[in-house]
Amino acid sequence: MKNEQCFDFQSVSPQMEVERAVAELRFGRPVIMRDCDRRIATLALDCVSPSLFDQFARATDNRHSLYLTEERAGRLGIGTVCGIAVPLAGRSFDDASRLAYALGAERPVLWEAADPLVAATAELARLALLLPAMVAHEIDADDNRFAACQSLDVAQLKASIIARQHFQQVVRTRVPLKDIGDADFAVFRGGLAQKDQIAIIVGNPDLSRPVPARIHSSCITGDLCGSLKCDCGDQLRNGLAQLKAAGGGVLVYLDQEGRGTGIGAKMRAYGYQHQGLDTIDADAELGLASDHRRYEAAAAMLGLLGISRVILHTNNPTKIDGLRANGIDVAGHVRVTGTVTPDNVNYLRTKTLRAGHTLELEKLIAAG
Ligand SMILES: Nc1nc2c(ncn2[C@@H]2O[C@H](COP(=O)(O)OP(=O)(O)OP(=O)(O)O)[C@@H](O)[C@H]2O)c(=O)[nH]1
Ligand SMILES: [Zn+2]
Repeated sequence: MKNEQCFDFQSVSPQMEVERAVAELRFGRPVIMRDCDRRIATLALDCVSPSLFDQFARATDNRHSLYLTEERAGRLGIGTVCGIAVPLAGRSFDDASRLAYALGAERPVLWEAADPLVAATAELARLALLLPAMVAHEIDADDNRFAACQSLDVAQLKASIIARQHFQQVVRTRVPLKDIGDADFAVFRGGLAQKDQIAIIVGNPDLSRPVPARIHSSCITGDLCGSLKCDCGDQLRNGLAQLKAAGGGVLVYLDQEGRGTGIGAKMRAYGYQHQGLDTIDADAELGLASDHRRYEAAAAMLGLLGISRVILHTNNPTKIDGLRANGIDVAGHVRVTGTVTPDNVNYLRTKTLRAGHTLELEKLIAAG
C-alpha cells in the first residue's frame, strides 16, 4: 500500500514567511510589511546598491524615508522610543548611508517619530544580520509596483517567534580535543534564521545534578584567530578546561557573532572603536542595542541533552537571566576569565561598568 501521508504544500508557516523575507532583504530586494490596513515597502540600506536605491526612490515618487532605530536617533541627538523616519527626497545613497551609520553625521532637520509597523521592518533586518536602517514607504493597496515582492504580515513576524524554541539534534559524535580529551559534538538544527549550532559535551557529566555549563557566543576574531581585542578565545579554552576540571559539562556554542549582530556589524563597530568609541556606543552608532542575544536556543539545546539544571560558567548576569527566563534552573555560577591585554582592557572595563559583568578587572590587571 502506498504511503498515505499527506504533505500540505499549500500552506506556509509564519516562520517560513519570515525566513523568506529575510532572504529577500539579504538579496537586496524590497519586502512589504503589512498589518490589517497598511503596507510598507522596505529595503535594508545595508544591502542595496546605489542603483537599486535610486530605483526605489523613483518607484515611490521620492516620497520614501529612512527609518533609524531609537539607538541611532539617540546618537544623532534625537530621543524617541520607536525610532525616527527621515524624508529622503533629494538625498543620495551616500547621503542616506551617512545618516544611517556614519560617525559624526549631522542631526537631520526634518524627521518624525516612526510608528511600530515601520519599526518592525528593522526587526527583519536584525534577523538578516543587516544594519537596522530601512528605506521605507507606505504604499496603497492598489499599488502594484511592488507586486512581485515578498509580503509579510506583522502578525506573522510575531507568530514566528515560537520557532526560536524549536530545535532537533541532527548528529552527535566524538571529537578528541587538545588538553581536554574526549568530547562529544552534538549538532542542533532549528530556530529562526539561524545556522546549525553545537553543544560540546566534555567527559560524562552527571545529569542528575546541576551540570557545569558554559553558553559561549561565537567570536570568529577571538575564538578562531586569537584576537587580542576581546577575551573570547581565552574564555572558550578556559571554559572547556573548567568543565573538565568540574568532572564534565557542556559548552553550548551559539551562532551569536558580535553579540547577535553578525560579523559585518561587529567589524564596522571595531572601526568606530579604533576611533575612540567604546563597544556599546560603537554599536549604538550603527543603530544597534547593547546586546541582541537571546537564549531560547541555548535552553532548547540543553533541554534536548536532558539538562534542566546548570552551574553556569560566565561573568554575564544577562546570560543567567536569559536561561532562567527560558526554563533552565541556574543553581549557581562560576567566573570564566581570560588575559587582560592593552588591546582588550577598555572592552573589559566597558563590560564591567556598562553591561554589569562580574569581572574583578582590577584584580585581573594586577595578576597579569
Ligand atoms: N558587537 C560587538 N560584539 C563583540 C565585540 N567584542 C566581542 N564581541 C562579541 O561578544 C560576544 C562575547 O561572547 P561571550 O564571551 O560568550 O559573552 P560575554 O557577554 O562576554 O559573557 P561571558 O563570557 O559568559 O562572561 C561574542 O559574540 C563576540 O563576537 C564588540 O566590540 N562589539
Ligand atoms: Zn571576542
